[in-house]
Amino acid sequence: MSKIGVIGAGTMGQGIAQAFAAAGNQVTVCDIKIEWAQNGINKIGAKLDKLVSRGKIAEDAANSIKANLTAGESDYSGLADVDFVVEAVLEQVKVKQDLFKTLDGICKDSTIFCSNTSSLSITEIANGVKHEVIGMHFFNPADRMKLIEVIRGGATKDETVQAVKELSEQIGKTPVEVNEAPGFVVNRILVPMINEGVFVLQEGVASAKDIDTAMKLGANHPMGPLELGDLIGLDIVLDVMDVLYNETGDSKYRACTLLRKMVRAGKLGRKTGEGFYKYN
Ligand SMILES: NC(=O)c1ccc[n+]([C@@H]2O[C@H](COP(=O)([O-])OP(=O)(O)OC[C@H]3O[C@@H](n4cnc5c(N)ncnc54)[C@H](O)[C@@H]3O)[C@@H](O)[C@H]2O)c1
Repeated sequence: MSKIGVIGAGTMGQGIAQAFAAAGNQVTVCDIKIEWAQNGINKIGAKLDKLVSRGKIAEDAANSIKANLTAGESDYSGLADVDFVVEAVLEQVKVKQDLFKTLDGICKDSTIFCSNTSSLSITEIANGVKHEVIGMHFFNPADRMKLIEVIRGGATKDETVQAVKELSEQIGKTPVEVNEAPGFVVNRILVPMINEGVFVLQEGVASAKDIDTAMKLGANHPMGPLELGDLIGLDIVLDVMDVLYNETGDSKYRACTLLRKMVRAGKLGRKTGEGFYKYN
């Protein structure tokens, strides 16, 4: 079992903390304020209570997951002896770099710093950081999705890759090793497909519902591209397209204008109540 620090108690941080705690690791969760970290832990607890009441998980198991979660002070003083830190804070290079530089002065020398970034360069995040830095890219919902993309930065050592692959397996996930590249593997393939679905809609080829039905029944996808875009968040879909386009300069990654218009109109999908579909 390892001691883990999870920084950022939002959507991803909660799922990541839960995944580590469920596998018996001791997890300290930090955020900008300790109350926010505690709030994230409370949300994990509420989710577990719901699973217990539906008979999906035993009460003992839920209690031991809860017992493995602690809220840490926002000065990260509780992370001095953790083996791994996984950050899931704002998707900005400077924020992640500054965080890791602060942790350089707090964590023991052997601590491995992992970033859950969906699109940023690990090499750039690691620039000026003394500890080993690597990408550990979870998928949403992180407590349930099985894949972890383990991303090497320019200076990542082989033994660091190995340690993070073993950690991924210890929590019941399947790691795939990925070299640094825009969008890594999953987002490089998945997000342009969603963008293409939006082009098909914009060109009037078919209705949103028929595009989704076509891909579900014709390609055996569990969700159609437009409903999946609504679930991920259309702002995130647009961000990934822009990263792919800006990093490569390749026009095949240009974002569909309808996607950009919807984001500008605040129609971001499920989280705002409207995207390609309406939600209550
Ligand atoms: N949402 C997804 O589907 C998804 C999937 C994979 C990876 N990611 C990546 O995970 C990261 C977090 O995404 P999210 O969706 O959980 O975001 P979120 O907005 O739900 O949560 C971010 C959390 O980080 C905290 N935070 C921000 N700056 C901080 C700082 N300097 N120090 C400590 N805490 C700070 C915020 O208070 C918030 O609680 C991003 O890098 C994102 O690209 C997101």
